[in-house]
Amino acid sequence: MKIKHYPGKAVDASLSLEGTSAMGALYEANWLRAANQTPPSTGNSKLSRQNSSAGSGFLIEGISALSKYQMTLENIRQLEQQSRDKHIVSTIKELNGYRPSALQHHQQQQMHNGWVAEDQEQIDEIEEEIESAEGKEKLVSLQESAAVNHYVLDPTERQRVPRPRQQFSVKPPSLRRSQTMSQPPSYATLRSPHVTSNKPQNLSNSSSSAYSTFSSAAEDSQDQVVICQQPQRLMAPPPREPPPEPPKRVSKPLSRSQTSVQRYATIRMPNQVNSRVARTRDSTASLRRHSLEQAIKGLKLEEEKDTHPKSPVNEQRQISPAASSNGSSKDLNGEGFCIPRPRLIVPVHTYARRRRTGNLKEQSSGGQDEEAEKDDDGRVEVSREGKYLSTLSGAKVLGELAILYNCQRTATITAITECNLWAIERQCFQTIMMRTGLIRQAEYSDFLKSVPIFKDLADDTLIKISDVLEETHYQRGDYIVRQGARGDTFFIISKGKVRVTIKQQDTQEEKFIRMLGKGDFFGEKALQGDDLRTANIICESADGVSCLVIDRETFNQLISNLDEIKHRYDDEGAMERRKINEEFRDINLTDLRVIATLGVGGFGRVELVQTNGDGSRSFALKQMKKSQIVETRQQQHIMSEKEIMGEANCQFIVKLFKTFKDKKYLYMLMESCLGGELWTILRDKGNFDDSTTRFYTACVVEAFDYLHSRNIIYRDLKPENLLLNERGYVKLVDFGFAKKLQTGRKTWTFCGTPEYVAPEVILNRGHDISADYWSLGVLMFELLTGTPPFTGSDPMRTYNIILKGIDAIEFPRNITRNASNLIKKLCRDNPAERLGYQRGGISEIQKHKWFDGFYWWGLQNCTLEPPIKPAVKSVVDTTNFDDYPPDPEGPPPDDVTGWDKDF
Ligand SMILES: Nc1ncnc2c1ncn2[C@@H]1O[C@H](COP(=O)(O)OP(=O)(O)OP(=O)(O)O)[C@@H](O)[C@H]1O
Ligand SMILES: Nc1nc2c(ncn2[C@@H]2O[C@@H]3COP(=O)(O)O[C@H]3[C@H]2O)c(=O)[nH]1
Ligand SMILES: Nc1nc2c(ncn2[C@@H]2O[C@@H]3COP(=O)(O)O[C@H]3[C@H]2O)c(=O)[nH]1
Repeated sequence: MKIKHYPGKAVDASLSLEGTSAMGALYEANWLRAANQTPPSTGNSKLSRQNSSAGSGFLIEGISALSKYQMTLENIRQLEQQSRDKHIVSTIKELNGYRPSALQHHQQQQMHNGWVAEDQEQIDEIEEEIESAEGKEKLVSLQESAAVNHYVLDPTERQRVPRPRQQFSVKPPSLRRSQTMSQPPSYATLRSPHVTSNKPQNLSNSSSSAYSTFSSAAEDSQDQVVICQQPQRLMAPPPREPPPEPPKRVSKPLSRSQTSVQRYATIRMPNQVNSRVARTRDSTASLRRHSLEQAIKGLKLEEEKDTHPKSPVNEQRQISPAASSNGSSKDLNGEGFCIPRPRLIVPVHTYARRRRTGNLKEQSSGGQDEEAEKDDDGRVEVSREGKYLSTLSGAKVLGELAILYNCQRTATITAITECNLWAIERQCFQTIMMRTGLIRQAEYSDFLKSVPIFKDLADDTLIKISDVLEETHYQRGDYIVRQGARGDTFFIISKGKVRVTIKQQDTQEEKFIRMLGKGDFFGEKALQGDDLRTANIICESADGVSCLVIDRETFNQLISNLDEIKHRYDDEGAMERRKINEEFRDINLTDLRVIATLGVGGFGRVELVQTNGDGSRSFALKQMKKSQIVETRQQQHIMSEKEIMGEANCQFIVKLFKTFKDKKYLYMLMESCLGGELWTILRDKGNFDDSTTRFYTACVVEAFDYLHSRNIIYRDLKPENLLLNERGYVKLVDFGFAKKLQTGRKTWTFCGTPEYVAPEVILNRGHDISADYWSLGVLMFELLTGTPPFTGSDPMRTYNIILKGIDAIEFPRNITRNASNLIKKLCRDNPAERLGYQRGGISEIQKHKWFDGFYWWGLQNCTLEPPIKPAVKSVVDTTNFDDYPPDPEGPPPDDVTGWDKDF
């Protein structure tokens, strides 16, 4: 531990290379050794070759190799946030040897507001764009530029950019007017990032531009001679290779005050105007770079060197008397030398100010001591690239970032008054961090093992969790979590009690839900859903509450799949749903008997089945060919369909009870709706009257209300996907394109049925739940007239008609004024103007004049009499369905690749 005295001059927050201190002497020795070392003949072959043929070439490569160790904290954070791929994040973290938790970021953000704010804005911007056209390209180019920068990148990254899927036919074309498709129109294709990313030439273009952008950045970093900011690197063994420059040129390193290798040498005198000194390189720079390169190569942790026996020669080489006298110095053997391990470990932020001043007196010159004492409040200014960030005074810690994250200094610190700083050397700091970290880890792991939800987790998982835990404390009455706020963290209570309350709709009152205590958790819902907290968590204990906090990334990787986490605080609906699914736990595929075919979907048939031994019920079994799902790249959609249908508990949505799989197929066991498709009835009747249409539209409004309140977009509304149950109530089926969105986010996948897609989908502008309101208007029109408003002879013509807008459509006379008014309000070109998407939400649709007098309550309770009662004689009556010939293609090939393991 050293105390340094900065009488109003620039303070580089790193250790200095002053020749006077023990450490400085060691660094000097290192330089000297680096300069005078004769290369062993069996050095690193690659480097020595480059070295001998072109010294500067070696240096450039050396520095560029260095750059991977010298990512700035901002780089790490940006990549972390921009990338939704955990693999990249963890690789970057591993690369830097440190795993900052999200919470730490939050805390740092709060600490260094000004500093992070700019980055955060940029990150937010990029995040928003990430799914957009440019966003995707930006992501790719970022990642590609990162690849040039020696970051380890996920090789699958490029594939993650969505590509257009194959069109798949649904039913015999003669029967269908509209088919579900997921292929963009060809002119939309030209504008679509999906397609761009699919084209090899475009990809290579973008990568080449990314490369050139990066190349210049890489050159920049070579210009930045950063060596003197990371002197700790010099603690490693000296180079085995010859230095690129003749040794005589650097017989002695310049002291810090002499050297011209200063990156941000802002010179400040107390109460004087700054004068900035230009960055220059001196002749020692290249040597230092070389030495640093060697040092990094040789960074075999000092433990290794500890085992080397002391030799008298080594003893002689030790330059610093101070270092040798403290008895903790390392040996300097032929392999290199090490810094002394500090014996005194004092956390930098816990000193008493008086004592510090006292210590300083012993070391600094007498004249300045008095001044130092006078100016009790030493102050430093933090700046970045010449921009003022903040002023620090009092017992503040600075310079920890570069040490923690193994990166370049992230800011320049300038003393603006006379300052006394206590410096702690990297290795010492890291030792402290490591020791406290290990103790902490053991404590946390023990605690986690005692928590019931974690009891079955493997030890290494518990250790991983312990590594990233942060402990936080709250006082009585504190809102630890506030309902409606954005949330990014998961909590486990380690001490005390909290109260859970939920604010009731339309009142300010908070309803008490439950108390949670030690070992309980909370905060999982925002992480599983759309970021928003669903309840308040208030500190209840008089002596406060302590929580262990886990960031989103760790939660997703290690915890989110625990059943207990998923369902501990289920709302009533979800609990009911789970109970229903529970009934089917013991049913196997072999227990099912096929009665008849109900329909044919894109991936196979839907069969009416019964379980052996129970003739009182029937089910619909959707059977999907795995090979075809893979061919059309619908894996993700199928998983999403399973998840959404399996959890939905709404009487206007077909229930999925259980899923099965074998080598060839995936299966979904659903409730059967024997009233047939609404499309079949419409085909037979031609069109519906106003009130019939109102009833079916209202059923869809209810289904959308359920889905949209959970931020789920449906995206495939059409009469074919509306099934009638035996009573005549309509249910939504086929959730192949349904998707859970994050609040305020859009999605860009081109999918739907041509006649029903909204303009923003065609134009690839990004869409959200408002696209469902567009399709609701189309459905109303089709039910009232028998034909959708936007109908062309082929999808391309249909899209053209859609883009001309609803006002270009002639409404037949049988559409009432109110109905046409509602259709027009739903089919607005601008998604934000659509009814249902505005402030009042979907209730605006329910309140529209066309629904005047409609008995919504009766619909919700299923007491309202449906307009058409289908004839269903028994649970196996399939007369309301068309006949389907056997599948001419025969069974598909096996697929045992395992992509469907979670199905
Ligand atoms: N639960 C059910 N009860 C009765 N019939 C059903 C049920 N589920 C599906 N069907 C019938 O099977 C047809 C195809 O089902 P579904 O639409 O789910 O398959 P898909 O492969 O997703 O079809 P698409 O290619 O149209 O998206 C439906 O249109 C309907 O006629
Ligand atoms: N980057 C940055 N660093 C700051 C800020 N305020 C204080 N610092 C400190 O400045 C130090 C400069 O060196 P480090 O990057 O090691 O660690 C940095 C922080 O400890 C700020 O707003 N931004
Ligand atoms: N919504 C809800 N949350 C609860 C309940 N009981 C405890 N909680 C917790 O309260 C937390 C509030 O924040 P989250 O929504 O992230 O996660 C929530 C749950 O972990 C409950 O009955 N309902």
